[in-house]
Amino acid sequence: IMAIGGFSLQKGNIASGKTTCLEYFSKTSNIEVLTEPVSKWRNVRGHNPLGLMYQDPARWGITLQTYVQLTMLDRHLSTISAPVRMMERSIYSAKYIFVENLYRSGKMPEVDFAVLSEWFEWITQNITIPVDLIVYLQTSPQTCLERLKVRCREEEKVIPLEYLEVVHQLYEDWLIKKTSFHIPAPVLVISADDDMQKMLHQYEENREKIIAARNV
Ligand SMILES: Nc1ncnc2c1ncn2[C@@H]1O[C@H](COP(=O)(O)OP(=O)(O)O)[C@@H](O)[C@H]1O
Ligand SMILES: Nc1ccn([C@H]2C[C@H](O)[C@@H](COP(=O)(O)O)O2)c(=O)n1
Repeated sequence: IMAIGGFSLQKGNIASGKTTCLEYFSKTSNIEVLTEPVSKWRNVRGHNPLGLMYQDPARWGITLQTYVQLTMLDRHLSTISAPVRMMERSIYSAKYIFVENLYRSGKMPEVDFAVLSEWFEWITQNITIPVDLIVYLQTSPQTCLERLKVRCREEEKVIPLEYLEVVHQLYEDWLIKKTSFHIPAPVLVISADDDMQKMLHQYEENREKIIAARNV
């Protein structure tokens, strides 16, 4: 998300409710919201790298993640149209969660991981990526699985609970235990297992903190 010249980023497991949260803020305040470019990941010049990655991660993981890195960088650098910006996920979570998971689980060859890491390090060392606050929607993997089923994206039908558990643990190690990677901004944690009505209440309670992200 960005607050009057700053940004805040929305983090959370697959189907944790990030898009729903951002839609709520975009309707209720003068905040620019950037959702993930998932439609591009599902269709680049007629190809579907997201679907290919779920079908054969060892072959297509590098393809999807290279494109994710490009599209996230494009989002980070796009011109700001409001005093506050909120953005779903980031170039950081792409690398620290999804690329890391592919590599650690033995589904990404070492050479693919090395090339992606070189790209990531070059980008983060040479380009300023503004971020003032990370909003972490903390859910149980079980909640994500239920919401994933409701959302029913064709490519994601193959995702088992175990995958969501691993992604959850990577987020927890990074943003809660703070034992894995560099954290680019302070972290605001919002428990997100609750029903919609309770979630809207929590968003309201945290609205000022998000909007004033520069002072966190
Ligand atoms: N608090 C909630 N309670 C129940 N369902 C929810 C809640 N928040 C989101 N959902 C539903 O769960 C699914 C995934 O939410 P979404 O916002 O797309 O997640 P994400 O962007 O994190 O992947 C959607 O069908 C959405 O309507
Ligand atoms: N670096 C990334 C980012 C996202 N994905 C996948 C995970 C989901 O299937 C989809 C985005 O879903 P959402 O944020 O809406 O839950 O894209 C990935 O594989 N790698």
